[in-house]
Amino acid sequence: MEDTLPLSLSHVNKSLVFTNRLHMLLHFTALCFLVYYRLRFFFQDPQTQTPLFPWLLVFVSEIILSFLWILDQAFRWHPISRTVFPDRLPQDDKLPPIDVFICTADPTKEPTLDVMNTLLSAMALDYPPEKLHVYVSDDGGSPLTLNAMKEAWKFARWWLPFCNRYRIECRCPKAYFSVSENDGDFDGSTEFLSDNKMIKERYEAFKGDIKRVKEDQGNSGDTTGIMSQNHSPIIEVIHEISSSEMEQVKLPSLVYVSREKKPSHPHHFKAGALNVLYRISAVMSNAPYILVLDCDMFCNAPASARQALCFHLDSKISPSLAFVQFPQKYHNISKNDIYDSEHRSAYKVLWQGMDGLTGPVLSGTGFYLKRESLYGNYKIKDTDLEIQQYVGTSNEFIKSLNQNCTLYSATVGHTLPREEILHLASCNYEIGTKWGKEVGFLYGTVCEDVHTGFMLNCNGWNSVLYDPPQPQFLGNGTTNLNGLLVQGTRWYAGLLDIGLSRFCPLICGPLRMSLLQSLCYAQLTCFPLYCLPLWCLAIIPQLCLVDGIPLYPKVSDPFFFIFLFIPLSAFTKHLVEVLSTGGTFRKFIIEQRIWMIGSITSHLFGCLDALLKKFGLKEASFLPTNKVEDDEQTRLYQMDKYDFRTSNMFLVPMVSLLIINISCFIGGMYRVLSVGDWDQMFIQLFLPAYIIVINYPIIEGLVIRKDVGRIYPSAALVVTSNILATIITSTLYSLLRKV
Ligand SMILES: O=c1ccn([C@@H]2O[C@H](COP(=O)(O)OP(=O)(O)O[C@H]3O[C@H](CO)[C@@H](O)[C@H](O)[C@H]3O)[C@@H](O)[C@H]2O)c(=O)[nH]1
Ligand SMILES: [Mn+2]
Repeated sequence: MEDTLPLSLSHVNKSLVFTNRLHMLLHFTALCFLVYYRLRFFFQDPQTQTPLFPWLLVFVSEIILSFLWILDQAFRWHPISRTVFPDRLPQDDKLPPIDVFICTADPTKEPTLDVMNTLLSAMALDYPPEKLHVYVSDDGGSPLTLNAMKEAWKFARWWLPFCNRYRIECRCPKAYFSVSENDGDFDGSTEFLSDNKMIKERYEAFKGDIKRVKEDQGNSGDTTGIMSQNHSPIIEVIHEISSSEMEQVKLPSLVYVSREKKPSHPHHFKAGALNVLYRISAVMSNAPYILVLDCDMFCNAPASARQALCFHLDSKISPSLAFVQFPQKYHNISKNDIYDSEHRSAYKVLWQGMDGLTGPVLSGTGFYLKRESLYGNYKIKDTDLEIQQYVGTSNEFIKSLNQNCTLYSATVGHTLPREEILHLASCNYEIGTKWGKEVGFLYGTVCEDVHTGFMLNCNGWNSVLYDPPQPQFLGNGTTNLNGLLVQGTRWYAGLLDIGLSRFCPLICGPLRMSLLQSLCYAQLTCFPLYCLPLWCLAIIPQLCLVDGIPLYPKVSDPFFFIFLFIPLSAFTKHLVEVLSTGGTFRKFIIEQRIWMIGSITSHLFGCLDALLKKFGLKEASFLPTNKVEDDEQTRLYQMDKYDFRTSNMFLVPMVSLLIINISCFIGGMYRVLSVGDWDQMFIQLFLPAYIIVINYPIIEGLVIRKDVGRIYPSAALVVTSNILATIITSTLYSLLRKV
């Protein structure tokens, strides 16, 4: 029976595929006409009025936008969705072990209680506990995390049986207790009510314990910041504390790992942390599958392990399957989500599109990875020396490579020499090996996830996206402007890093994977380049409007239709996608705005960071996002009010460009009214008007709002924005007619 029934099915939405392709055809045809129109300029009578310089800038911007649009179409070529049948999985005793990796880096930005909640939710996955091994990497090297884990372990002894007995769906205690009414089959039964009360009290006590641990730490003068950059490896298996209070409960094993840190030694951020867990877990439990979680992404439902195995154990899919990715979803998203923190497009459109090709990109968290897939091609190494140069000198680790470990793997805590484990977590272990280059998570960019996923694809591995009706993982979305732009700058720097490296998807992609799949990766790594056309189109047509230089066809010109059709077609497609993925018209406007704000700020700074790094002028940095809840920030976000408390570095470009657009619009309107060439200047009038309307909240924040989140018109901001606007306008204005 099990042999005949599939564990999973994939579905193609034929009408979506058809409309997508039809849209591509129409839009592409229009783009060809646009290029023809622009090129015709060069063969025109040299006496024509329009100067070359602005024309060329606008044309180049249009070319870049068209190029990015073409890359974007690969995602829309063949989107699919999937269903799984976990009931058809083998019996529990035949299921493979799973290792869970959780990364945390900084207890001040990543509240310990939240990390423990993630940990507890992972321990409580619906999976045989003896087959689950949870490893926590603490880059903060903080005793607070270690001690909190010991408390979490004690609480888990109550929490896990409670979840199992009452078949609790949400097994993250914090999320469970934050919902006042718990809907379950047992709701109302007196037994459940008393147990629920008991577990709630225990959770409160657990919270108190963590608070106490934190205070103790504070009193003992712990200097986490300095410590975290310089310490020897700390590895501890959290042991069973024998207690007569309750019957022996089977719990997944729990291991604390804080790798060695030296200030002089590059530690490669999250990728480095994951690689240490990779090695430690290989010699301890060596499960064939690994679930990777960020510390802020808890398991919202316990079913993900079995769902993922529906792909990993499917003999048709599994030989080339590297990982099953669940979409990132967030628990703190408001109705209108004014920052597009949920990244709707990525997780509801793009990933589905890649899933229909070779598979979604690795997204950092919420994925079940096949351990073997990140070992590179160690199998073709013949001699011991070759293997040692590949994966390092640990004999135990090398043994683990060959161990055909699918069932009853070694249990944590077996008699492994401690030296060996510490060696695997030391700074020197990777020196002279292929870790980070061919083995494990790859180094060289702060977007280790995209890079690693891309190389897996290059090496012939596939991936699968599974987006179940009930979100299996929920993270902490960045719901403030500063966080969003800082995170964006990091991502775009990391993505462009990959684009500028020898792994550029456009060059090494098509040789090693399908063309469409490499276009998808190219789109991701070229995404930061949006800053170029957006900066240009926010300035040049506007200045030309004031100066009376036409850059677009007249309303009466047949080509006007092309320039009308292209934005209309792009906006309509975007709007339809927003509406069909559960969004509203308002969400569409918000996404347009965030795209503009992001492009002129974080994309730009990301590109600059990547370039500076390329020329060795700057080192990569990975500032973890702040996960501490800020009530004021949350209040503003929930009220759909932007929180503009961010650095001037981000505010100045936004404000300067708005100043340029508003003044050019007014000046241009005045000129058009007096000269009467409105049909010639129609598009150039429309553009600043659109930019102003979409970005109205910035104007509101600057001149109307009085609350804390407004743009505080400090002298520095006002002066710098005006100076920047003046420099841009005067320099470009003088160049407009010269060339
Ligand atoms: O030196 C470091 C830095 C970060 N982290 C951990 O990495 C995770 C992700 O960091 P976060 O600050 O939450 O960054 P985000 O921008 O939210 O992360 C997204 O982007 C990252 C790539 O930039 C991916 O690694 C993540 O999975 C993805 O969720 C967290 O658990 C951190 O504790 C480390 O372990 N060591
Ligand atoms: Mn995060």
